[in-house]
Amino acid sequence: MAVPSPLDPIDPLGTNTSFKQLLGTIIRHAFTLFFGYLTFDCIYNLFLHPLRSFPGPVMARASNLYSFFYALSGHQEEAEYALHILYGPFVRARPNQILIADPAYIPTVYHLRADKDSMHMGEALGLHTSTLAPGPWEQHAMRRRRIAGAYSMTNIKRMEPLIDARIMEFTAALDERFVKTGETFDFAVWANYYTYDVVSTIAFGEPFGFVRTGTDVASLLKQFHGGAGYATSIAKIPAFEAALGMIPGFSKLWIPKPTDKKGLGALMGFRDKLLDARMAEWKEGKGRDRKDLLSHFLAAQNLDGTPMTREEIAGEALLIMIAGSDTTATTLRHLLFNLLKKPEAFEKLRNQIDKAYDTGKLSKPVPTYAQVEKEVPFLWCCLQETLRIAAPVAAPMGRVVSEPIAAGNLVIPVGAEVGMNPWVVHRHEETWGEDCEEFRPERWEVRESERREMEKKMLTFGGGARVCLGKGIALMEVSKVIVELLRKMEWEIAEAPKGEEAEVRWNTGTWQERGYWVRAERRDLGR
Ligand code: HEM
Repeated sequence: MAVPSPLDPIDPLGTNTSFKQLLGTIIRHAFTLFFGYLTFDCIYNLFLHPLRSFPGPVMARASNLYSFFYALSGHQEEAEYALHILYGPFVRARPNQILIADPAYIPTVYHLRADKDSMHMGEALGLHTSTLAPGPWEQHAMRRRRIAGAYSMTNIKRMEPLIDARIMEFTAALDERFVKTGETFDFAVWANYYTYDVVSTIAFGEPFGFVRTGTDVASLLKQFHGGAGYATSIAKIPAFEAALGMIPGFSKLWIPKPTDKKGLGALMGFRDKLLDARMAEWKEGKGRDRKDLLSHFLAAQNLDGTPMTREEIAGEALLIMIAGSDTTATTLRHLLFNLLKKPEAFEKLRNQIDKAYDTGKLSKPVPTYAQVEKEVPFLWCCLQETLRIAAPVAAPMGRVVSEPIAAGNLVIPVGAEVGMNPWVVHRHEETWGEDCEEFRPERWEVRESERREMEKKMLTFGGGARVCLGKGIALMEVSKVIVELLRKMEWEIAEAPKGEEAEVRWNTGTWQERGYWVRAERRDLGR
């Protein structure tokens, strides 16, 4: 064997190295680098990181993969609740994130100048040009300012007839398909049909058509739900998401786009068709008297008087569909089921509704929201209690710490990320009492000043500068429809048909649910 001379040219791979060997060597080096980096990162996170003294599972303190896997499990809320039970009110659930369970911290975490954390959910959900996108608070304030008017109470009232039309269509469809036939049905599915049709009506002026056809039009729900779990889980490992984004052309494969046939992209494609038609109409000076949110976005202006770009309008429109559909459907189905499981509360609510109709205080065919608020006060209590124990957003909304936060005998430093999961916060026993898991609407039947204090402990609609813009719309569409459902029909929980499951829930940040089987019978429709 020839002995290599020190004068030989340096050739670490060997001059006769085949392409296969070369590739093998590159992969080996890449793996060594990758695992070297991971090892260093874990060691840093465990022993040198500014949050190293906070309690939490070793895996969670070492790597973002821990939270990625529990998000992927579909029960992030239970995982985080369990972490708080094991480790107390401040838990290190990711290397750079502390979760907080105590509602007293809501104003500290969600203050007006808090930046959103590093989770890039915006892009994975196609929302990076919308108000919901992560980023500095100044950018968010600018985006929110130009669209806030669309969500004002004055405008919501103008949109009320649009919602009434959907309520009438929904109750008529249930009557025709199930009440008349005596068939049981999955209320989870129909609650989705109703709320998706409502959001597309208030966004674009027309429903998707789920209720009218009684089907998942163009498999939109299936496609959207299929993509959502992946998007929220991958957002837990921002470095991985960013690394994927750096591979040329790779992001095109996984970031949803309107040309996709599946996933969130399919929903975007649907949005684009409606949006393009409306933009063309707008350019011709037509359709300016429409009452939907899109006409507000088309007319909205930045501070310098420039209009919103098409991309920005598209982002806001998609945000309405994503933020305002499953959340409201969850509220509606849990409100009905909570009432059906608590007959005293159901009766009390129904008596209030009947009395208000009998005395002509609720108008027909659909009462106004103002009437419902005034004449059926117990509904508000039932709704609040539902939003408390079945928070439709059951994942922490992360923020970056800009002022040190005292956390027991430790301090969460500037630059760390903090978050509070509404599902957990609403089960904080010291705040809500030993019966915090129980649906007890009477807890809200207290003096106005006490109610206001209780509301401050709720995180259902988020907090601070990024509090939900659609809260008024959500409360209106759920309150009015439940009044109609209870006025017109008798309800009971039905057994799941053979081969079907009951009450299946899957948390992707918002809930995907099925198997809420019910039977409905016609009541005295003359009422
Ligand atoms: C019960 C139903 C709903 C719940 C529980 C809910 C919850 C939330 C939460 C927790 C946030 C804050 C997210 C964050 O901090 O990043 C939010 C933001 C938002 N929601 Fe809702 N939402 C509901 C219904 C709606 C509806 C019906 C719409 C529109 C029609 C809507 C539009 C929005 C918008 C535009 C934002 C972004 C606000 C901002 O970042 O400034 N939501 N929602």
